Order: sequence, then structure tokens, then C-alpha cells
Amino acid sequence: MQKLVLIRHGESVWNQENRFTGWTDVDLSDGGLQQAISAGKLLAKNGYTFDVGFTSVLKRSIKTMHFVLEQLDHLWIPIHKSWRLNERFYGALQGLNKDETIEKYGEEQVQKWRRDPHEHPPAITEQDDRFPGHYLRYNDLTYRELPLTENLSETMDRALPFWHESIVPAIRENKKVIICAHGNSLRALIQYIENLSDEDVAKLDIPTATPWVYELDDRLNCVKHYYLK
Ligand SMILES: O=C(O)[C@@H](CO)OP(=O)(O)O
Repeated sequence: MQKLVLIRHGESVWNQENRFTGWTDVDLSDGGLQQAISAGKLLAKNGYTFDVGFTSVLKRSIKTMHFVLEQLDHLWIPIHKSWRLNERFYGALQGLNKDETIEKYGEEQVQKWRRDPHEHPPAITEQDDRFPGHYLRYNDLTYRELPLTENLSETMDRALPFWHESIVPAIRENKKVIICAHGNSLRALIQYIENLSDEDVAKLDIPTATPWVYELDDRLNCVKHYYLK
């Protein structure tokens, strides 16, 4: 039996302001930083240790990993960062307040943008400051990989290669793995690991900085899962 720990980043400044965030590189709020420290203490208290970590290229997730590992005296373990674990790219919604967007477009439309796997949020153009092609950290992406908008199914399609090519091999080598990522990239991994329907995954609300533990059998099937509280 192998344990795998997933954790969503601590509350960000834009979570606090109730804004669509996506690939915008906002920082943790003060509360989010404290949440990350508490999650690390909880893992330490329960005797967790890790050999390797995986995270996105966004600072709210990188910093959460850092503060969690600091509590475990684990800052030395290798951390692999990939854009594939980034939050879903929210297109032209990035930066908008969620309540104001509901007032403008209606609850039903906004809910579709947020949780319907096939619904695209309005796209940006390549001229937009939010276009990832303007940022150094995305230099290695092909033109087709640079999003203008992304639905949840596309988030899953780009997250899964990283799961199969980088995370699964580490688990198969019996390494203890921690993944720190985002609401929607974690939804994609959880949907795949547990084989959930689109309806079930839409209902899944992942709290910030709360370790989600999987116990996996030799074939990496989920035997048990629970929040560490
Ligand atoms: O704004 C975002 O990027 C995400 C996560 O905070 O929001 P939502 O839960 O609406 O997908």
C-alpha cells in the first residue's frame, strides 16, 4: 500500500477578493500562509514523510509546498514544477469578481463556466497582457499549448501527461509523493484516480491547504481516501 498526499494551495489574495484567478500569479494571503504552515504541522504530527514533491509554476502553490515542507524539516527534497499542474486557464474571466460576473451573466452561465467540463470561458487574445506567451516561464510551451481559454476537460488533458510521465513513475519507485496544486488541476487528477463522472467531479469542492490522502494498491487503484484533519 502506497500513500499519496494531494494539497490545494493556501488561500490566495484573489481567493480572498473572490476573483477568478487561473494562471494569474497572485500571492498567498496572510491567512493562506498560516493555513500552509498548519497543514505542514498536521502532516508532521501524523508522522508523514516525503521523498519528492510536485507542484505548478504559480507562486501560491510553490509557496504552500515550501511552508508545508518547512514544518516537516523537508525543504531538501526535490520539487518538480510544471505548468501542467497550473490552475485551469480562465481566459477573459481572470481578474473579474465572481459575484459581479454572476450579476452580469447570470448564475447558470457562470456555473457552467466554472464546472461544466466542456464549456469554455470567454477567450483572451494574444495581445492581452494575460496571454501566457508573454511570460518567460512558459517559453518551453509549444504554440498550441499556450491557452487563450481552457475548459475543465482540457485542463485534465494537459495535467494527465505529467501524472503519467512524472508522478506515477515516482510512486512506482516507492517514493512518498506530495502534490501541491490548484482547485481545478487537482479536480482533474482526482477525477482520473477515482474514475469519477463529470457530475460527481462538479460537486467536488476542495478546501485550501487541507491534505487529501490516498491509499493506493499496487496497481495504483484507490483503496481509501480521506482528508487529514
Ligand atoms: O479562480 C480560480 O482560478 C478557481 C480557483 O480559485 O476558481 P473556481 O473555483 O471558480 O474554478
